[in-house]
Amino acid sequence: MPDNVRSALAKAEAVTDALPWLARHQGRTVVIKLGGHAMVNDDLTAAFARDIVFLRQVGLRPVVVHGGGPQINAELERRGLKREFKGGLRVTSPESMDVVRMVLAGQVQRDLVGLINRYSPLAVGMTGEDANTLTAKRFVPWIDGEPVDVGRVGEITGVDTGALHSLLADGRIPVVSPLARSAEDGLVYNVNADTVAAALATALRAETLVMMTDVAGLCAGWPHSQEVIPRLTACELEKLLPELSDGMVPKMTGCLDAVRGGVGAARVIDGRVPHSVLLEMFTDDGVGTVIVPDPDESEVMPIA
Ligand SMILES: Nc1ncnc2c1ncn2[C@@H]1O[C@H](COP(=O)(O)OP(=O)(O)O)[C@@H](O)[C@H]1O
Ligand SMILES: CC(=O)N[C@@H](CCC(=O)OP(=O)(O)O)C(=O)O
Repeated sequence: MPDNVRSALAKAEAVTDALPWLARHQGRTVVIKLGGHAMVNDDLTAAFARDIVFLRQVGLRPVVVHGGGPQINAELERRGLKREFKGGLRVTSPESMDVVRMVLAGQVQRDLVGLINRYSPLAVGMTGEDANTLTAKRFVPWIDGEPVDVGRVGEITGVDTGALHSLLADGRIPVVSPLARSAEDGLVYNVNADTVAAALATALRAETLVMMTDVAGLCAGWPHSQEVIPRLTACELEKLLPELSDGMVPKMTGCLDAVRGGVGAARVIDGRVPHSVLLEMFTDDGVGTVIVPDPDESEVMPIA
């Protein structure tokens, strides 16, 4: 068989194989978090933008939450400002908050909206501040049994999905920056993007939360081992949480909160693999780690 025919057949097969998945996901909301590390390669980010348009065009309702940790680090460095993380969260001074807001809302979000709109003019950028989509208060995490001051880092206190629902009903793709204003002190807070994605997925009753990052999934025995854990129930993840470090803390806490809050599944996938989001949604060969709700006890209880 000539190569061009073989290649055309493979494409036709891929499309028909996706049919049951397309039917299953019709009209469903999926919240996709694109980590800043997964955005450092322009070709990959462009492929992501195309995939998101594809999801929308085949009938899903994608909502994108973006990160920007490395991009914020670069700008802080350019300005000679310190960068520090505690428990996976950026210690955010009022000075660095200005940089965080400028980079997230003025740079990373704008670039992503522009890329998606190159394929189809559907993306609308917003931050959690818009229409009070997210409200927050100062977050004081407990690390090693002690409260730790991480500055202007926010904990989400409320989600108003009105603006997101309007955009989704209009066929748009919301692209959300992880910032939120406090109703108490009126200040804008830096919220971890994983936390925002989980809160939006829960409030929107999403079918799936997808966290795209720069590792193949949640690994057992990190950093010595890179062995990906393919599947965890919420209970299993809860037991693992105290052993996790760095960026995996907010990511996996978000996954746990989302599935406990009614989201069908949370997936951590490798954003460095082109089209990984399509592989995850439309094939059996999903790679990475999936977190599923605990089995309903009534389903596993023996009948008396
Ligand atoms: N158990 C683990 N499995 C995989 N990665 C881990 C683990 N613990 C910590 N990490 C670190 O978490 C990082 C991903 O989190 P983060 O840097 O916040 O990425 P993102 O920008 O995608 O949110 C990985 O690059 C890795 O260095
Ligand atoms: C409080 C906190 O840590 N906020 C993050 C917000 C951006 C983010 O979460 O970006 P990634 O997804 O690329 O890590 C930060 O300042 O880096």
